[in-house]
Amino acid sequence: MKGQVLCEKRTASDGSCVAVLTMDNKPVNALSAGVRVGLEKQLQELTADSSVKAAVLSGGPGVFCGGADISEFATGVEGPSLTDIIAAIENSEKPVVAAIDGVSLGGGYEVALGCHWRLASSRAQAGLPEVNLGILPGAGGTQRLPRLIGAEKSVDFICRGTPMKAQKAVQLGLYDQLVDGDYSSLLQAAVEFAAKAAGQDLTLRRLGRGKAKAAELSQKRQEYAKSRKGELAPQAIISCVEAAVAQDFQDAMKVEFSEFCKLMVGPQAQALQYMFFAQRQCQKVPGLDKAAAPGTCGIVGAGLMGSGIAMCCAENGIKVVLLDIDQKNLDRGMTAIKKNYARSVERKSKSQAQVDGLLASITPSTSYDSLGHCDIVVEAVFENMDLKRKIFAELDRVCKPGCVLASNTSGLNIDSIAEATKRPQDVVGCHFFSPANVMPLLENVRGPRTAPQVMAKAMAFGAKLKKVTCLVGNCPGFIANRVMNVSGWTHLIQGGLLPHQIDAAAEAFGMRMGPTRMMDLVGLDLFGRERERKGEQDDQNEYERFQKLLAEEVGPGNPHGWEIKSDWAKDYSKQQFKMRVSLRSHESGNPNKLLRGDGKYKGVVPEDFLGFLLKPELPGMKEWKDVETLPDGFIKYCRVKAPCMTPRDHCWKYTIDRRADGSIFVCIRTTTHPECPEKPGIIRAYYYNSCVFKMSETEEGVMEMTEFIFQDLKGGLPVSLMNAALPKGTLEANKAEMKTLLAKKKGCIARRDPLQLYKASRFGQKSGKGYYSYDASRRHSRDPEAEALIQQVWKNLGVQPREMSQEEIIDVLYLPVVNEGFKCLEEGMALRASDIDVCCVFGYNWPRYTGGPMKWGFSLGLDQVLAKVEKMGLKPSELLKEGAQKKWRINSKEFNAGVASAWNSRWTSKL
Ligand SMILES: C/C=C/C(=O)SCCNC(=O)CCNC(=O)[C@H](O)C(C)(C)COP(=O)(O)OP(=O)(O)OC[C@H]1O[C@@H](n2cnc3c(N)ncnc32)[C@H](O)[C@@H]1OP(=O)(O)O
Repeated sequence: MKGQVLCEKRTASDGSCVAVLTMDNKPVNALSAGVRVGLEKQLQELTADSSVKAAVLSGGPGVFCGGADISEFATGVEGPSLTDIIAAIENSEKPVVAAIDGVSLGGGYEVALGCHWRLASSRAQAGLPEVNLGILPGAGGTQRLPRLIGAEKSVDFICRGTPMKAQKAVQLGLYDQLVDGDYSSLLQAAVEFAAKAAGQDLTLRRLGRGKAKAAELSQKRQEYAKSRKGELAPQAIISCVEAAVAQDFQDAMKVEFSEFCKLMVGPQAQALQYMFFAQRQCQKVPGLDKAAAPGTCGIVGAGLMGSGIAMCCAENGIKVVLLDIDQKNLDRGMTAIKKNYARSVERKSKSQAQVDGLLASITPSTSYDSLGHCDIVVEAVFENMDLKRKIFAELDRVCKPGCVLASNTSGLNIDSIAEATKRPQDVVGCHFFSPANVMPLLENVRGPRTAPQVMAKAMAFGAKLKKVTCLVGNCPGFIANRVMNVSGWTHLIQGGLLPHQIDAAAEAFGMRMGPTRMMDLVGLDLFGRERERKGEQDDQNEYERFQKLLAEEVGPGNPHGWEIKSDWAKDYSKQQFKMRVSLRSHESGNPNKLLRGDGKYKGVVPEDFLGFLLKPELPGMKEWKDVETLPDGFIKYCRVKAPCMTPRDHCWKYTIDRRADGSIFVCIRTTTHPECPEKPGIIRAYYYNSCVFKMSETEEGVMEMTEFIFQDLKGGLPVSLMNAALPKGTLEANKAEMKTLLAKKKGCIARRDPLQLYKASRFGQKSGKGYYSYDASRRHSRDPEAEALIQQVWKNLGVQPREMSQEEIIDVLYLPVVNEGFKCLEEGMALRASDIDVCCVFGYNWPRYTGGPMKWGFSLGLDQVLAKVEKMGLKPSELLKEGAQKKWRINSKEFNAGVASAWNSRWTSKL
């Protein structure tokens, strides 16, 4: 049995004997069975031993008691009940004085409420945080407190669940007296106090009697229904406090017991208790040694992020050098910090002296050389790889050996950044969430070459900053952004739902803000500009990639090489394009000799092409194999027999990349089987085509082909596109059906709706209008103009407005997130399912009482999740499939072993 209670007899100055009972259960003296048994036994001895006049109850130096043992909740609580023990303390004829040094929380503070007096050191804290675990103070806390400080104040104290420091706690009446000095002074004072109290009538010191003073709490119900939306515990707490006002202690205790039991077995309590341990576990990384936290941090970039990180460091005792090579930016950053702190002084959350100290610990600088003594440097400039690489090259030059070089990128490849230095092992990602001084999450990103001791230092950095720190792998978006980005809100908006319908469902689910309100807050201009920028960058990358491919395969060194020249013309008014491909052989010795006639293609765009990609049942195509679809139902990969211009079997492979600007690139590789069944031995050419289409959407919502790169390599004919393969008229016949199909699917690809709003200068809250319009106090309301823009998109897509149930909307929004979480696990990008939950809860305000997306997914049942994910046309994660088949639970050994092994195979081998 964990824990015990020690007893030591002390003699007070008046000569009387006082028993000092000390709860002993490291690290927080949780009230495990051993402690409860010990308390019960010591109380019996106290009654029996006539030489002892009084008792002091303590938890030793530094911590009084962290409350009931939460780990017992899942396995079932055995041994004497806490309620009975507290009653025994309260009913003792000999005075019991609590001597509180450090925290007295939950059951720990309830024990103190059972004592006749509560003495506290200045380090003490009182709290009833059970609400954060989805339960209530069920050992008489909801009853004794209202009888001590009144019903209204009790509701606030218990429903907020925030611990209160000693001085304030004394003012509120939570503690009777503050004792200056350390633990031994406190203990000495408590012993003297108890000795003096011996023999007094204790009736009035017993809180477990009578009723609490009358109070009206209906207002409080509304208040907490709003501030702790969706949570069951606050309302149950108010019911208990109402009972404290209306009923005698014993009857009201029955109400408390009943409410406690209802909450305890419910899903919210289970999820919140899971979260309690998940939050602590994510900071532990097997195989990493403990490291000292940095004492000095350099920050490169004095923008919003950089100044936020600087404040966060300063407030946690880390000295800062804030660097920006642009003096104006630096001044702006320092001004922002000063303004922020001035507001803290106004709000009295910090004193002027504290603020002066914090500002003194931040040194502004414009010179890289000032970073030479830093233990860690966090680069926090905007997301531009070239710029980041330049900065890291500079850091490599100026930073001392062993300095951790961290990038606050929110998604760029840490490895590419590390390559800019001669010490890639020292490079790590420290992904803060904005605003960095407020948001509790830090994702520490491990690059493929980051050394374990550097990771350990980054983890210690997070702990020192009091961030919930999670180690994650190096993949686009890392964990929180990666999984949340696949949420299907754009699918909904382009599928006939208005923003307020989507947000209402998300907020009822527990999200603090629905996705479109969130977009308005973040700023649609950021999103739009990024799209434009990324679109250009992607074009360039794609162009270079295919130029390279061409050069490798078609270049003069290649004996089968063809030089390809293609040009094309488009006439969108007729929805037609023409293409001409010329192949010139280097083999012939005359590069200008046209080896084959120009291939010509005249096709209808885009429905026929996209229709093919959408619709495996298209006539003429047969034996679809290995079909892999994109989330929106487009084919990502397939093999298909196509009765093309020759009777050969063609094996067509498609790779479709969806790009940030909303366009898609389609790469087709066609091989003709050498073992052609129809004409064995005659045509043995093995040819290979690759076509790259850049599809984008016109203003009118029509997909248009804006670029076409054609390759016909290693012989063979210019490929004929699919409509050449179809019986005449087939496409026409299919067009209507395809249009409907496209209307359904196309919006998913284009994701253009935010762009529409951006183009209409609706940037979100900052411009007073986005998906909603905003008043001067930033309150949102539906906006006919925004809705008209969205309705125009529906019209273009042929979509009708629709109604969906809350459950259906939530499925589309968040089941993709669960699926992506499983993908992170199978790729070894997250160490545990619960780490993903922690990232979403602390990085995205995912409702804590669902336990995060993974816990939520498991609670729905993985078979259900899988079925719905497949129905949505998403490619399910292999791990999810396995889990659904084997009926894993979140704590299944096999599941956790699989996840650990995926992590180890990715990381251990590279240590
Ligand atoms: C009817 C009555 C119901 C109740 O009483 S429910 C319980 C109510 N109490 C609470 O909710 C308090 C929860 N605990 C805390 O808030 C914090 O903890 C403390 C403020 C007490 C200490 O904080 P810090 O010093 O930062 O340490 P740490 O990392 O949070 O905890 C150290 C280790 O102690 C375990 N732990 C803490 N409280 C409890 C508890 N109440 N029951 C069981 N374990 C507990 C943690 O998990 C962790 O363990 P590891 O080192 O293995 O990660």
